[in-house]
Amino acid sequence: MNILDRIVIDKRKEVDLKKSIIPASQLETSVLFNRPTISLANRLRESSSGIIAEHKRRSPSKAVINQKNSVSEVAKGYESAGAAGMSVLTDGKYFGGSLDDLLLARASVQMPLLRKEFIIDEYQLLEAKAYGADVILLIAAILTKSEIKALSEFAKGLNLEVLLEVHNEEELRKAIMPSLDMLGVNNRNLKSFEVSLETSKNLSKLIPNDFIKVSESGISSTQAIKELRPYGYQGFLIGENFMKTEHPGESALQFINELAPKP
Ligand SMILES: O=C(O)c1ccccc1NCC(=O)[C@H](O)[C@H](O)COP(=O)(O)O
Repeated sequence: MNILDRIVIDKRKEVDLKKSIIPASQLETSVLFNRPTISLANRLRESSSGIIAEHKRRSPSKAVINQKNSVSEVAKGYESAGAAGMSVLTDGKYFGGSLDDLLLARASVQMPLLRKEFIIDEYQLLEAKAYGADVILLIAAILTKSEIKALSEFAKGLNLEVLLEVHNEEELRKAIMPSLDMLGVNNRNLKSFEVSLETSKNLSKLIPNDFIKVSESGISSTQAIKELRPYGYQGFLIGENFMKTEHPGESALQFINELAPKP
């Protein structure tokens, strides 16, 4: 059993419990439920950096990363650094996040927000909308093809964009469908937790050009981005590299400045 299998077992119990306490109809009464969403895909097309900066307190691979900085401080820092969007981990047990983190980020910034979660049920998409997300993540490793189709179409019906994450060729071949906006390749091996940019490089040629390509995990230098761009990547999801520092927003600013072409 890998880490995703364990997370999904817990997630099913969590979602069932939440559904029994807060009915879906109540989520739809949130003032944020009908807000117009902001397109991350468009921001990535226009962005010179392509950085999607993540709020990440801890993780199964690294234990504690940052328990100090507030979500709103991190979100404001990322926005003023010029990030194209922000990813907010909302899983509590393994990542120390929450839906309140998403809500606080929404209240703090105008940039597109990705709800980074282990989504297995439409109920979590209603939550994403109710708490201010613009984009949701679907992980091919934990969903069947028909689940990816149903969840992505449901998300699109809520005007949420969909980032589909894959780890290998088999997942990619199963997942490609028109209801996705962005395809993310995760560089982290879920068994060993090792990261390798080769995963993004190898899978890039199998991703049709109509999807924005996003490389995820283990990106710790601007050199990595310079290496990935020729493979067609326009989005780069970075968590730990910023969050492990005292001021994640300032680290993101320095990183983005370093990427800018020099006159
Ligand atoms: O980060 C982990 O250890 C992890 C383990 C198991 C499933 C997912 C995991 N991370 C979620 C992510 O996708 C990353 O937080 C995201 O890509 C940013 O990665 P990084 O820049 O390496 O923090």
